[in-house]
Amino acid sequence: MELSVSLSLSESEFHFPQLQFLNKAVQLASKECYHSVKFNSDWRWRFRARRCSSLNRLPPRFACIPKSFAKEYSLCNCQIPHSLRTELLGYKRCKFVCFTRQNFVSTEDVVAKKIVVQKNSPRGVHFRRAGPQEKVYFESDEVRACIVTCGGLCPGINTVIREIVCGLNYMYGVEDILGIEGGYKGFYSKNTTTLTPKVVNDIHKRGGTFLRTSRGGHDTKKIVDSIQDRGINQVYIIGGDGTQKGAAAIFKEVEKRGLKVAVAGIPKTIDNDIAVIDKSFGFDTAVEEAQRAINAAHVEVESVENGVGIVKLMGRYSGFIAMFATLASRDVDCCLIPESPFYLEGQDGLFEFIEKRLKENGHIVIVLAEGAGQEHVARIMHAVGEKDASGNRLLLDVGLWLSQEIKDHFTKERKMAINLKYIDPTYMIRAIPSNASDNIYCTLLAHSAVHGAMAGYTGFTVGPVNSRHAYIPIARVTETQNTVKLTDRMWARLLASTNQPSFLNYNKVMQEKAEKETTNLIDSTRTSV
Ligand SMILES: Nc1ncnc2c1ncn2[C@@H]1O[C@H](COP(=O)(O)OP(=O)(O)OP(=O)(O)O)[C@@H](O)[C@H]1O
Ligand SMILES: O=P(O)(O)OC[C@H]1O[C@](O)(CO)[C@@H](O)[C@@H]1O
Ligand SMILES: [Mg+2]
Repeated sequence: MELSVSLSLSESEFHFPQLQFLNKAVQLASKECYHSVKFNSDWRWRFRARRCSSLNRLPPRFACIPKSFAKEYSLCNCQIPHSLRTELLGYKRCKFVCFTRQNFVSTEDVVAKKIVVQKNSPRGVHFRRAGPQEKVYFESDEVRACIVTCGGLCPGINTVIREIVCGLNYMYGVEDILGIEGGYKGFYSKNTTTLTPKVVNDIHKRGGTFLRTSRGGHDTKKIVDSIQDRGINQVYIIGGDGTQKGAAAIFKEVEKRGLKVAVAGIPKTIDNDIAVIDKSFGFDTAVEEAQRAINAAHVEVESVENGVGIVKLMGRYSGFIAMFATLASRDVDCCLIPESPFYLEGQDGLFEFIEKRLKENGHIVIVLAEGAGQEHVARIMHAVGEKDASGNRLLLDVGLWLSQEIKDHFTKERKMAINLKYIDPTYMIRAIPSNASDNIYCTLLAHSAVHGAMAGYTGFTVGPVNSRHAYIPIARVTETQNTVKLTDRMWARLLASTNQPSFLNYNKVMQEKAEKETTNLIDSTRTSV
């Protein structure tokens, strides 16, 4: 006869002497004449006692199941976050950790999501602070880690890869690290590559991703099968919003199968559109590199008569690169982003502004985020809304469209000769290695991820929240997307810096335009009849 003991201790119960509970179970078993005691499979981590010799007599059929314990919590209800750490390897016993006791973050440390609060407002959401912890979950020789990079390129990916590999090896003595090639689909369609500090030593000097990347091909079951088959227990996933959604799905499946696998996301996107975190890596580099294109445009247009320079920058749904590049440059007269719809004709329209600047200065530079004005381009191109392999909407070239519209307007309607230069440096900005500040930032992200996984956290994304690195539940960063808020002070600063129109009459102007077009259409139909 077997006694089934289901352990469902809460975090606070961990503080009770664990053996007491075990003893009780064994006593009960003998009293009730059970032959053996069967514990549920995750007893080991629940008891944080994997190394406890007195437990050795228990049946060795267990699976350590990490659960999501990177859950955010509000200090208001004072919940202690769930913790998966079982191992009581003190920092002294972990000879690879190069930190002193003072460097460790306390498990009680939290980072506030919101730091500007009113006197009586609630304390809000807090995240666990990232960093090295005194107690680790994994032992060096039991770790089999893997790294994958997905989505578009971004400066700094190679630095993150390098620092995960070196961080795991130098700080924790982990030697078994695999590279998954070609994004998510690489899990099930390609062989892995072995990553060592030597192999990745120089990769941060190159743009792109050493592991290569792809869009589409996320098959959760196949990916987790591959994780399971290969015996991987730490998965580092570098990618943007889509990738993080994929990571959340992997984490869910890993949890469902009860695998002892830590899933760590490192947010990557040049667009800086990932929610919660202060900014994404590579963004600084992109803004800096954009200055070169803007400068080139400025030099070109100020050297000719009526020079109009258009620089297109990346930013599918959010205009952060365009906004920050404009604010940094001072040579930009007008910045157009997806969040702020613009119009060309009429009062306070773009044409009027261009003409004014040409009269005042003899030239104008316009910075355009690729996602801006898509509705205008779609209208004339009768676009069918094509998508890429990941399901992202494929953008129409707003830069070419705008260039043509400006040329037509000034030469045909205003009879004004203009000299237009269109510069599209989008991929050049994305394909370069990261600058000094991004390199440091990438290192911190990689180290935070390594510390988190080694400490036994899972289902988290790392990133700075109000300048402090934190472990954020993946779902938190995927539920919304970061966009430029037109009501934020940064956009107001930009308007103050460029003195461009704010296009606040957009709706009214577009409605009038539509009405006019309908009337013209009716008139032309009548005439032709
Ligand atoms: N909702 C989702 N669920 C699971 N996987 C997803 C989801 N969305 C995207 N993915 C997968 O994530 C990977 C990357 O997605 P995507 O191409 O959208 O790039 P991204 O990570 O958003 O990066 P970026 O937009 O910065 O280039 C792809 O392999 C895609 O299949
Ligand atoms: O041409 P690709 O590689 O699909 O990437 C283009 C997209 O990727 C991004 O850079 C995001 O990574 C967007 O700004 C851009 O629209
Ligand atoms: Mg994306």
